[in-house]
Amino acid sequence: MVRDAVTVSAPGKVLLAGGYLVLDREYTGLVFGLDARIHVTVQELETSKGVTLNEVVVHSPQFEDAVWEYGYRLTERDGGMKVTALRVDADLKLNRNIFVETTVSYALSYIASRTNPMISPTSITILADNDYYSTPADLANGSGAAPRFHNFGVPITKAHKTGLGSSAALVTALTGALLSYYLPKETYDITTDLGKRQLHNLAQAAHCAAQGKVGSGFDVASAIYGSCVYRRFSPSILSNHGEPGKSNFGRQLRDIVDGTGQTGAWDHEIAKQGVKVPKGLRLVMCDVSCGSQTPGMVQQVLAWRKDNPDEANEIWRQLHENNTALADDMKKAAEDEQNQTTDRYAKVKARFHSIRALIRTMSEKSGVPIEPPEQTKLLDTCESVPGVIGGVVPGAGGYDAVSLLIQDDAEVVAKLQSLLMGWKFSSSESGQESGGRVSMLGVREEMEGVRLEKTNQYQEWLS
Ligand SMILES: Nc1ncnc2c1ncn2[C@@H]1O[C@H](COP(=O)(O)OP(=O)(O)O)[C@@H](O)[C@H]1O
Ligand SMILES: C[C@@](O)(CCOP(=O)(O)OP(=O)(O)O)CC(=O)O
Repeated sequence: MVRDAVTVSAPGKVLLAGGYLVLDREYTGLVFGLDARIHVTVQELETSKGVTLNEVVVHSPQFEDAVWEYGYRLTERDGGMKVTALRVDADLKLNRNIFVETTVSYALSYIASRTNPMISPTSITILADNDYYSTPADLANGSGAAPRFHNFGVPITKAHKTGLGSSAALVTALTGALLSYYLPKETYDITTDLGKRQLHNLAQAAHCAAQGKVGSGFDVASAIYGSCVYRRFSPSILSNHGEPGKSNFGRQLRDIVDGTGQTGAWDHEIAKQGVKVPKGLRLVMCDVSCGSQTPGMVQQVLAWRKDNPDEANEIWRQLHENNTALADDMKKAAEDEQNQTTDRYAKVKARFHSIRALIRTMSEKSGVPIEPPEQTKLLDTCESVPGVIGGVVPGAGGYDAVSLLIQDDAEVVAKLQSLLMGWKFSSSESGQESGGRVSMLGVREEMEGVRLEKTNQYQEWLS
């Protein structure tokens, strides 16, 4: 049976408020989807006449050596679909793509547990919008012909990520595309609430397994639902299952995704109505080319909180109050369209300041550079540009990025760009030999999450 090709895309993310707090179900995170997407097309794999191998071939044509080939087989004792990397010889051993491999295995296991479809061989193409990786200067400043999907000319492990959450968007788009390709619409429909819930649960399971840890999942949630206020799921839902090939994995995964097992129903919360960006404003993301090690920072902050619960909980309480109020104040400003006075955004501005002050306290007390002095200097300077409402170090903070809420005005963007162009971190603060630089990405917030796309627009990049 020849199936129609399917393409699904999912957005990147920025956790504007709620870093660290969102790891705890007591608190929420304010997460924005971004208009940089990862697009995944699944289509029939053309095999030689008369030869049918159980094969999935995955291409990521923007990178060198980015072809991953897998064999798959349904395992005994309901172990789900075991996926094996093919042609991984001695030299190519390092060229595994754990996120792709795990997602293919999880998605095919779930598909096999839902119906008994013939899992025919497929060819999969991954395309990432250019802003996921630092691009050469001529692309970034708009000179030169910028192709829709830039060829980065390096292996994916050498590309400089800009921190928009490529793995979560990839896992979500790949899972959504596989489910939509193999399952009949009566069984799975990505456009419905149920379809999104199933995709969310399956993508969270695959992403955690590939990462080797259960994080808060805000990145996968926003890849599916777009901008929202997110309350995490209980980590126990994903802490006790086996892996593909182990007996009962098929049943366990189906129970997890459908919320029917011992761990029960999922308890994450997505509030989409809680998030609005006032008309005439936009978010911008600035990539700081130093980079921080998020896992190390998370461990240190959590260890400090454990050792100092009273002090930490008071900061958490105040931060949460301000994070929630930031979302409310942005929403109120968005709805107060009559108010064109200059103080329309006064409350939003004040919230950014309170949040930053609390993050700095958190940094000092925990000894973790969440908003380090160099980032304070950068944010303060950005905030002094007329038309900039406020800014923060997003997510886990550190030297990775800054996010700004600004007036959506070409003049404001140009002023910021020229300020950032000359910006240089001193090497002593950033820990880098040459000192880091900052660049403004072309992305902005996006309300919509995962979506089906028309495959013909990607034709020239498909294998
Ligand atoms: N365009 C892509 N093609 C293939 N794999 C990708 C792509 N983008 C991301 N990935 C996978 O996701 C991994 C990056 O994930 P991670 O280090 O968690 O970064 P991020 O913070 O961007 O999610 C890559 O090593 C690769 O396995
Ligand atoms: C600390 C956190 O709450 C937020 C981290 O957000 P980032 O956006 O910094 O994450 P990475 O994309 O992994 O670098 C951890 C979590 O919620 O899982």
